[in-house]
Amino acid sequence: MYVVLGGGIGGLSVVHYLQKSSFKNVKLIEASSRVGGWIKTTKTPEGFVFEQGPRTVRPKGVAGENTLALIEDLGLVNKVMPIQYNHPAAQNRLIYVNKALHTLPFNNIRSLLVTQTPFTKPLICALFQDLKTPKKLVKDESIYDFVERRLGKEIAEYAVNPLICGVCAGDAKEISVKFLLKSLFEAEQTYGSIVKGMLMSIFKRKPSSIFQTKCELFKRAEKERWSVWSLDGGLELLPETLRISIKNQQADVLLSCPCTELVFQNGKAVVKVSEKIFECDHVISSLPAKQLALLLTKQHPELGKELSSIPTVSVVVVNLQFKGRLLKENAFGLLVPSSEKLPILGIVFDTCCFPKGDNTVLTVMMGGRWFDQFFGNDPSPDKLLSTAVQYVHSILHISGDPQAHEVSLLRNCIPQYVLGHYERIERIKAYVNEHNLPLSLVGASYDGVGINDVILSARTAVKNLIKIFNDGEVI
Ligand SMILES: Cc1cc2nc3c(=O)[nH]c(=O)nc-3n(C[C@H](O)[C@H](O)[C@H](O)COP(=O)(O)OP(=O)(O)OC[C@H]3O[C@@H](n4cnc5c(N)ncnc54)[C@H](O)[C@@H]3O)c2cc1C
Ligand SMILES: C=CC1=C(C)c2cc3[nH]c(cc4nc(cc5[nH]c(cc1n2)c(C)c5CCC(=O)O)C(CCC(=O)O)=C4C)c(C)c3C=C
Repeated sequence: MYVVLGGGIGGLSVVHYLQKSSFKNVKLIEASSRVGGWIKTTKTPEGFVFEQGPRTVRPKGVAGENTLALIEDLGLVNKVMPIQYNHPAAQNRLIYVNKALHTLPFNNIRSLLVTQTPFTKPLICALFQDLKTPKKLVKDESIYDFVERRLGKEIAEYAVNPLICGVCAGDAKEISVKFLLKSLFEAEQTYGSIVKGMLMSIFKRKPSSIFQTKCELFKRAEKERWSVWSLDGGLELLPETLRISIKNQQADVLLSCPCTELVFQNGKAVVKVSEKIFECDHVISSLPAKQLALLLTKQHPELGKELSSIPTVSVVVVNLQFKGRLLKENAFGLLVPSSEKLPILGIVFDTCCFPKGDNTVLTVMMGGRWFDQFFGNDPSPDKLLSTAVQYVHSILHISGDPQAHEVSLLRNCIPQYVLGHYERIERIKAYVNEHNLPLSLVGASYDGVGINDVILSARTAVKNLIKIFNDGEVI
């Protein structure tokens, strides 16, 4: 028997891939009363979709193709809502600097040649700086330092700093370039410059599809030039459909059952869940690393210490619906560089991507790496709501109260891949191997925070299990 810990998208995908490769005796253990983890959608009584966690998925690369293949497997193709590259939401990235909104100049070649505020030089100057800057051999560096050194302070401050807020709600001065922008890091280490590395990559063979034949939906995404996609009714449809699918194939799904201890003995794993104890051949954990650490630290303190050292940050998500079409800018949303020292990280313009009649739906995201500084220990929902509404008024000039709102405090929701993350993950994997622990690690804490990364990590873990047990069908 296999036990999968955690019913977020990682754990659900593991069960799906186990079943696909003919492992049928699977138990999924989830602490809360629902599946989906951070993927959570609510609907207002008037039918407005409020995403409390992720809202879009990228169709790019091997990981993007893998997720689209899963969507096909689950029969969700008709629910996919793509946003194409030429849509304003894909073209326009706004940042809020010096009390004004600015469009980031990365959407066409012409924009490289002109000076656009808040930048004081055309972007092309940054590319020349990169070509002139000598290569520096480093093991790792913060994304901010790397970009400042090679492309200049303005790109680090106005492009990379907000980008990191919009992917991990973190501080670019702490996040590892080797992990989050691996291709740019390797471009310098191998070719001496980002520009040269990018040019070389045009001639390099792209990684081929992991499928024998390309998935149809991926082919459509390429042909129609999708930038991102979502699901009609909200992204929670994905974990919910997975839950139904795995249950139909006889997986034992235990909800409201937090695992409290994990012990390894005689090549087996003993999983404690409330009063019950399950012995199994292998455990696949999709829990956040800190949660897993709590379960095994008594027996494996060294592993527990490494796992609990992966930092996380908390994000406040405030969904708002206003009557009327109130947005002047047509864009995915706006991001706020941390140098602005505001409690908000950014605002997503939901109804710009997916219009909803004569209404405006926005999502304000706040806190992240700066949560404690701005909100302290236990902020009240009223304070969080009024802060969000205040910035919607001052930045977007939308006055009046929202007709509907939802405030969610997502504690420790996003892991931070800080300097040294790569080496820490290597140490964790080595420990598991050297001690022959029947344990696989899946989920956002390790090899990528995006939904695509998490689903691919699930598939990879199952593929590796097939190798270990020399059993099951190849997926
Ligand atoms: C605000 C926000 C916006 C995001 N936006 C995007 C986006 O636009 N696009 C994108 O691709 N990604 C986005 N992400 C990232 C993505 O949503 C997550 O990385 C992904 O959902 C993580 O999935 P997971 O299965 O690894 O973990 P989780 O979702 O954390 O699932 C882990 C599960 O384990 C359970 N659990 C914990 N402890 C125990 C225990 N002791 N016993 C049993 N169960 C336990 C939890 O209840 C949870 O259900 C966003 C994330 C956040 C927070
Ligand atoms: C423009 C506004 C955005 C805000 C505000 C924002 C907040 C936010 N995002 C995450 C986590 C992720 N976002 C991801 C993708 C993504 N985010 C935005 C914009 C905002 N995010 C866009 C346009 C996209 C699409 C991808 C892109 O074009 O860059 C992802 C997935 C990344 C991947 O590798 O696929 C994650 C993860 C958090 C935690 C957050 C909170 C402030």
